[in-house]
Amino acid sequence: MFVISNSDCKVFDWVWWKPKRLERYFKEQGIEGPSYKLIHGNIKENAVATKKAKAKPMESFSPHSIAPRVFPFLHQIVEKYGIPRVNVMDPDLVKEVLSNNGHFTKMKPNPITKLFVSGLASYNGEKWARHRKIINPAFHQEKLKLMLSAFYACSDELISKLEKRTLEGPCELDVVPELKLLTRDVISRAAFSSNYEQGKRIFELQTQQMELLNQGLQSAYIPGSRFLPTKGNKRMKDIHKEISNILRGMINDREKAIRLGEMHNEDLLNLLIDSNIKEIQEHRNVKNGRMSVEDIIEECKLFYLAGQETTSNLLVWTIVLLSMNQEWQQRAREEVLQVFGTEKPNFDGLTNLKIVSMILYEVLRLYPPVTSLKRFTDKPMKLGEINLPSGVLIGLPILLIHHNRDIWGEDAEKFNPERFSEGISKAAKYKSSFFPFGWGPRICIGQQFAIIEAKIALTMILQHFSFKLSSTYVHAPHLTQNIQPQHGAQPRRLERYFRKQGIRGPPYRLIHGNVAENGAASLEAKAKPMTGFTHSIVPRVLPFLHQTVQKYVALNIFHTKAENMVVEALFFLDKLYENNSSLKKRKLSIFWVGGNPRVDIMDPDLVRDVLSNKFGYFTKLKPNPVVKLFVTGLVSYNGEKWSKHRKIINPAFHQEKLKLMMPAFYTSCNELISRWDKLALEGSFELDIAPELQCLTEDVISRTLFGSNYKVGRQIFELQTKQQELLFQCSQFAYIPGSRFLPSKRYKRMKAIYEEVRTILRGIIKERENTISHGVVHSEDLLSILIESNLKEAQDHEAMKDGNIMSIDDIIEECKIFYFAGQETTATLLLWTIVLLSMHQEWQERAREEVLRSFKESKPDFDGLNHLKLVSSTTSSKSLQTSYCSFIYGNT
Ligand code: HEM
Repeated sequence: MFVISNSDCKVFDWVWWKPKRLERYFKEQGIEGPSYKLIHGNIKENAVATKKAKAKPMESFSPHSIAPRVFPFLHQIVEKYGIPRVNVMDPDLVKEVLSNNGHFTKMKPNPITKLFVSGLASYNGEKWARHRKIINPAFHQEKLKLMLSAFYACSDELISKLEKRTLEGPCELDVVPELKLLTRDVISRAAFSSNYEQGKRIFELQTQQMELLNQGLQSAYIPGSRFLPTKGNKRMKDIHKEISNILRGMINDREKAIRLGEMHNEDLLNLLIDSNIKEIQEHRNVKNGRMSVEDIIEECKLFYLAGQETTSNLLVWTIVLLSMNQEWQQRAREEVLQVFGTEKPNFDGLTNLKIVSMILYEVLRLYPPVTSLKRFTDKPMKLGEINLPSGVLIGLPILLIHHNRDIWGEDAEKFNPERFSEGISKAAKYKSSFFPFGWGPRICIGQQFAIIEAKIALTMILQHFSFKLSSTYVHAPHLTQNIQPQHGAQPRRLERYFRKQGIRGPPYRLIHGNVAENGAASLEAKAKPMTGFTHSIVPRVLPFLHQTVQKYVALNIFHTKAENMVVEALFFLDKLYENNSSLKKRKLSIFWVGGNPRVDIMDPDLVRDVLSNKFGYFTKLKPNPVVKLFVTGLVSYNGEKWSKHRKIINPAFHQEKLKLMMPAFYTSCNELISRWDKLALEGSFELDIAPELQCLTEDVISRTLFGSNYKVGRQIFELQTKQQELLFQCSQFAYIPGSRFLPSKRYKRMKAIYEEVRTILRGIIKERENTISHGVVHSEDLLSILIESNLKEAQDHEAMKDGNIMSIDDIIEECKIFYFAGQETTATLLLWTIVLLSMHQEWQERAREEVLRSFKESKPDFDGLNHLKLVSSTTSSKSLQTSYCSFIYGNT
C-alpha cells in the first residue's frame, strides 16, 4: 500500500498528471505532438535533434534554409503534426497573442535565471507597465541622437583596428569577436558613459554568469535545487552580489549628483534615474510609483543582455550575407558614399539609407537574433478557434515564420532585400509576418537603438573596406540566444531509441539504473574462488558486464555517469552507421548506470576510432564531485587543459629522465629483496606477495616522485589509500547530484582527508619551487622535473602568464594522479607476473636464465633492461587491471 502525502501529490501533479491532462485536452481538439515524457517533457528529444543538426555544417549556403538545422526538433514536429505544442505559425494569431493585453503573459523565469537577470523583459502586469513607462523616455529618438557620439566612437575604434590589420593588403579575419567587442563597447558607453570601464567589468561578470546559467539549465529545473550549496550556485550568487555592488555604487553617486544638479551625462543610466526621479515627483503620494535601486540594477543588466548579443548577431550575419552577395555589398556601398561621402555618418543621413535598411531587414528575416518568443496562458482562453486552458506554453517561432514559403513566396529561403523595397508591410503576403523585434506592447524597447548602431557600424565598414568570405568559412549557423537545455539523461526514451536500432540490454531501473545489479553480481562472483588454473577471468572480474554481453551479444552498450556522453554516443553510432552499414545488423545492448547507458565497444576497429577521437566526440567524462575529492589530474581533463598539462608533464617521462630515476627503482627493489633474503635464511617460506608488491610500487613512486621527501610521500599515500576505500564504498550507488552535501560521516571523512593531503603537498611544492627558483639543483625526481618544466613554460610564454602554466593546485592533483595511476597498476602487473610464473615454472626458469645471462649477479642497468626479451613478453601480455583502476579510467 502507498501513502501519498499532500506534497507528493503536488509533485506528482507537476511531473505527470498535469502534463498528461493537457495532452488529452489538446488531442480532443485535434492538436497532436510527441507524447510527454516524465519531468523533462521533450527537452531531450529537442536537444538530440539540435546536437545532431549542429554536428554537420550545411551542405550549401545558397538557399538559407537554416530552420532544419537551427530548430531541428521543432521543424520536425511542425512537419509531422502541423501545429505542435501550440506553436503558433499563423501570423494573425501571432499578432493576437502579442497584442493581447495581459492574458498571454511572460513565463515566470526559473529562479536560477533570476540570479542572472530579471528586469523589464520578464515582468508582467502592473510592474511591467510601470517600468516600461519609466524606461521608455530613455529610448526616445532625441535621446538616441545624443548617444550617437558613443556609437561613432566605438565604430571608429573598430575601423582603426581593421585599418592597421590591412596596411599590407587584404587580411583574413574572424569578424565574430570583433563585432561582439563593438556591440559590447557601444552598450557600455551608451549605458554608463563615464563609468564605462566599470561597465566592462560588469559585462565580464555577466558573461561568466551566462556560462554558469547555461550549465544550470542543462536539465529541467527541479524546484529547490538552487538552494543546494553547489559550487556553481555559490559562484552565481557571488557574481550576482559583485555586479549589484558595482551598480549600486554607480547609481547612488549618480542620484546624488543629479539631485544636486551637478552632472548631466546623457547615458542610459542617467536617463533612467532622471525619469525615475520625475515619476517620484509626479506621484509623490502613490506608493510603489518608482523603481528601487535594485530595480534599476536589474534594468541595467538587462540592457546588456538584451542589446549586446542580438545586435552583434545582426552585424555578423550582415557581413556574411554581403560577402555571399557581392552585388548587394556594392549597392550598399554606393548608397553610403552617395549619402555621406567619406564623412562621419549623421542622424538624418541614417534615416535616408534605403538599401542599407532593406539589407538589414532581410538579414533580420533570414537570421533573426531572437528565434522565438514564448508566452504563457494564465487563465483559460481562446486563441482563434483553439481553446486553451491556463498554464499552456505558447511558442511563436519567429525563425520558422520568417522562412515560410506560404508567407514569403517561393524565394523564402533566398537572400533578396528587394522584397523590402516598399517597406515592411508590403514585403510578405500577410502583415505581421516579420517581427524580429517582437510586436505589440512588448515590442523591443531597443529596436531603434539597435538599428542606428547597426547602420553606423555598417556605414563606416562600407566606407573603408570591401569584404568577401574566407576559403575556410564553414556555414554552420546555430542558436546562441535561446538557452537550450542540451543534456540530461532520459533513460526510458533512450532505451526506446536503442531498441529501435535492435540494441537491447537489462531494463533501466529508477535512479540507480543497473548499478545495484552490478554490485550484487560482483559480490557473488568474488565470494567463490575460481576452479582450476584457468585464465578466463572475465566472468569473475566483470561479472555483470560479462552476463550482459553474453545475453545481448556483440557490441555492448553500457554507459556511465555522463551527461553529454549520452548524446554523443548516439551521435557516434550514427556516424558509425554511416561508415559501416553492416554494423546496423549487429546487436547491441545497454547497461544503465544511474540514468545513463554505457556503451562497451568490443570491436577493435571501433575501439581505435574512439581512442583516436577522430570525430572529436569522445571526451573524458567529467569526474563526479566525489571522485574529485580523491583525484583529478591529467587523466580526467579534456581539451586545452589536458594538452597544456600533458605538454608540461611529458618531459618528466623522457627516457633520459627515466634513466636518472634508476637508483630510486633499484633502492626500492633492494629493500624488498633484503627482506625476502632474511625470511629465506631458514629455508623456503610462504608469503602473501600482494602487500609486498604493493609496498614496493608505493616505495618506487614515492622515491621517484618526491626524492628526498619520500617519507612524507608515504604518508600521503596512506591517506590516499583510505580515501580510495571510502570512494569505493560510495561507488556502490549511482551518484545523486547534491548527495555529497549531506553531512554523512563518510563524506566528512573524505573531505578531511582531501584537505590534509593538499596541505602536505602544498608544503612540499612551495618549498621546492623556492629552492628551484634560487638555483639549488635538486635531485632528479618527478616533482622537481615537473616544477622546472612548468617554470620553463612560464618563461616561454611570459606574455601570456597564467593561462599556460600549472597552478599549485594543478601540481597537487598531478602528484596525486601519479600515485594513483602508477602504483596500483604496476603492483598488479607484478603480482600477476609472479602468479603466472609460479603456475608456469618452465617460463620462470627461462626468464631466470635470461636475467642471469644479462646481469649475472650485478645490479640491472638501463641498457641491459632493454635486452630482456622473454621478460618483456611475459609481463606486458599478462597485465591486468583491478576494478579500482577502472573506477577512474573507465569511470564506472
Ligand atoms: C538586433 C537587435 C535586437 C533584436 C533582434 C531584439 C529583439 C527583441 C525581441 C524579439 C523582444 C521581444 C521579446 C518578447 O516579446 O518576448 C525584445 C525585447 C526587449 N529588448 Fe530587444 N532586441 C534587439 C536589441 C536590443 C537592444 C540594443 C536593447 C537595449 C539596449 C534591447 C532591449 C530590450 C528590452 C529591454 C526588451 C523587453 C521589452 C519588454 O518586455 O517590454 N534590445 N527584443
